[in-house]
Amino acid sequence: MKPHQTEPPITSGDPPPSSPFLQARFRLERPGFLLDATFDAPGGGFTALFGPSGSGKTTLLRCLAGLERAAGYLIVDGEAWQADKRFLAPHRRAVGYVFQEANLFPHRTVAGNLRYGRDRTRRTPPSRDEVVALLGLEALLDRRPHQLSGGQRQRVALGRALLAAPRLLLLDEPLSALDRASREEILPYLERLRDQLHLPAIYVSHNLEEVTRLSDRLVLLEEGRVLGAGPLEEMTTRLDLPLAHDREAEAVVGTRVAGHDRRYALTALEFPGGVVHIPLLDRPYGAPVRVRIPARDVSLTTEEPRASSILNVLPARVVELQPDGPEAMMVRLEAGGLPLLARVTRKSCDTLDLRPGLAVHAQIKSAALAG
Ligand SMILES: Nc1ncnc2c1ncn2[C@@H]1O[C@H](COP(=O)(O)OP(=O)(O)OP(=O)(O)O)[C@@H](O)[C@H]1O
Repeated sequence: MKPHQTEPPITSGDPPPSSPFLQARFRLERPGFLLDATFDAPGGGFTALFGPSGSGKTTLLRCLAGLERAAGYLIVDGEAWQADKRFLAPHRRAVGYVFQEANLFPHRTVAGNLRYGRDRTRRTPPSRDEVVALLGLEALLDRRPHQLSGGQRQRVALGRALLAAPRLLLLDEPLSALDRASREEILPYLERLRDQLHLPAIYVSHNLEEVTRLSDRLVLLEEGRVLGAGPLEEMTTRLDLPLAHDREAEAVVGTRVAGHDRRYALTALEFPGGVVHIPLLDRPYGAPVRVRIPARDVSLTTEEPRASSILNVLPARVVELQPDGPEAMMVRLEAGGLPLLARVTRKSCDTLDLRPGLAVHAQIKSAALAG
């Protein structure tokens, strides 16, 4: 079952009465493709537009930037960028747009490219030194784009976008043109940007690993429509959405470092559902850490296991079950208010008489750092 969000017909440009930071509704017809999407986003953190190729992610981002003229509305921080007959031209929208390719001015140095961002804005830009430090650009300022790696060019493009003082950052697969090593190099900068700048970003990607590492919220797109939108933890585990039925289905859980056990090279991470252990992690006590818990690595027992080689055992409750292939069931669990997934055989399901509301113990074979 893949329910589409039911939406009222577009009759006017009026936004709904509630007021999240960003509210968008777009309808755009192309031969063989219809974008009909409604979503909102909060005033901080990364919201990922996620979906298969051709689902309309880039088109939606272009609508936000005013590069496509769709029917509908767009309200950002209480200001109508698009509503009824009003349509703010792209250059009047306070967005920083970063594309797959960095598009830097080839004849300008890094410093010159950054200056372009600042010169273009009438709003108060952040301090250049701060942005340079945040993105680690100090040693690159005198270089020209051809003297930079792909990852470095993207960092400069991000810096240039930030220095234009945007109220909204639009990132269109900024890592997709990079090799794995360059992607790994730039991801920590994006995490710092997310955690330190409190600037809302809409991030297009079809790489789930990247999305689970960077995003706080997910808008799932399919054939131009929104299948679902909400916090990452919920979207990856909702059984009515495709992610929970992927071969790599997993829950993403936000935890904090609760301690290190150097003798056994383990780090304990706590979240409201309990404590999980992962291989020793060089992060201080209390540091936030996202972990991925693959559904196939979670097994269930109805009695507390007394002797087991599995370190991570969490008390949980069955919320919902759905068939997942001919031999298995996907079970959505709740542990301390947070969702987990377990993929178990239908036979085990019957043997344990798994049903909604049942108290179980989730044995987690592996939990991995998200990134
Ligand atoms: N300029 C255009 N003119 C006509 N059709 C277009 C144009 N750009 C995109 N499309 C079509 O619109 C649909 C959505 O494309 P879009 O690029 O938004 O998808 P996407 O989810 O970003 O895909 P990808 O992950 O491959 O980049 C596709 O069917 C595409 O072929």
